[in-house]
Amino acid sequence: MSTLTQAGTAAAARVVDAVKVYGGGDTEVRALDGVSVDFPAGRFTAIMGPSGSGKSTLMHCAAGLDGLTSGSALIGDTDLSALDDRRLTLLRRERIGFVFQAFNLLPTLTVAENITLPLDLAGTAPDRSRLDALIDAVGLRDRLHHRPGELSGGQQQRVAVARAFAGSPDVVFADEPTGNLDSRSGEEVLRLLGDTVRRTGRTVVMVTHDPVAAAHADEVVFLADGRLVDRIERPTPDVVLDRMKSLDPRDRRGAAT
Ligand SMILES: Nc1ncnc2c1ncn2[C@@H]1O[C@H](COP(=O)(O)OP(=O)(O)OP(=O)(O)O)[C@@H](O)[C@H]1O
Repeated sequence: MSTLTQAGTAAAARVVDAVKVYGGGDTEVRALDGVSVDFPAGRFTAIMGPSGSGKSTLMHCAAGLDGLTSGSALIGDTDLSALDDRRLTLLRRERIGFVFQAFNLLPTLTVAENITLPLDLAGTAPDRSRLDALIDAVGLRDRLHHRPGELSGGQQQRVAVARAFAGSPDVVFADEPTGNLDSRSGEEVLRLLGDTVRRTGRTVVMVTHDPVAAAHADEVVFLADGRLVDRIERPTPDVVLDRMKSLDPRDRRGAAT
């Protein structure tokens, strides 16, 4: 059982009694083993835990990229399991933004075209002033007509962040967004995510291995063996690192000998 919820705050996304089983028989893996967790609206939440604890699985299921074996995943009040493939695709397009470790920009499109891609796909006219503010926030005004291949990794990830927020999604899911960046570029991307949440009231959920990255969030939720084991508000790198050490099986073995 792992039910830790944030009383009194609306959830932008949540999973309830989430179970995800991969494979069967001898090779069965319970990647999520009864997780209930909410991601409060207007906040930046990090998901941490040892390797294999279920972080990516939780994020993919919460974002409707993968289905749960049992339990439910909701965006706002919409239960994703009630949607057919077409509606799920539309919901992901209109209400969710994604930032991936590998940037996933389209190489043939310019920076400007990559940023407005979600709006173009949805057939929505961009709100020029909001888009302008976003371009200024990510510091890419002088690169708008470049292709991704002409940008540094940090710049490409800032384009990906702008793209993720361009359609005013209910929630942006970021999967190891600093995993391919040096620490300075990573810091810029994390500050950008945090500032965007605080400035615009948007919601970000980020999977990370890095306690310094997690400390940019308002709150960190911890998984271990497919279960939710803790959540810490106003995290610092040291507090997150200590909690991670207590969860990592290698550290637990070390402490026992
Ligand atoms: N497609 C899959 N098929 C079978 N098992 C899977 C699959 N995806 C994940 N798993 C297993 O589910 C468990 C949780 O994996 P998951 O990738 O969610 O963990 P994680 O915490 O994100 O790990 P890491 O930090 O190493 O990326 C692991 O034991 C993993 O091997």
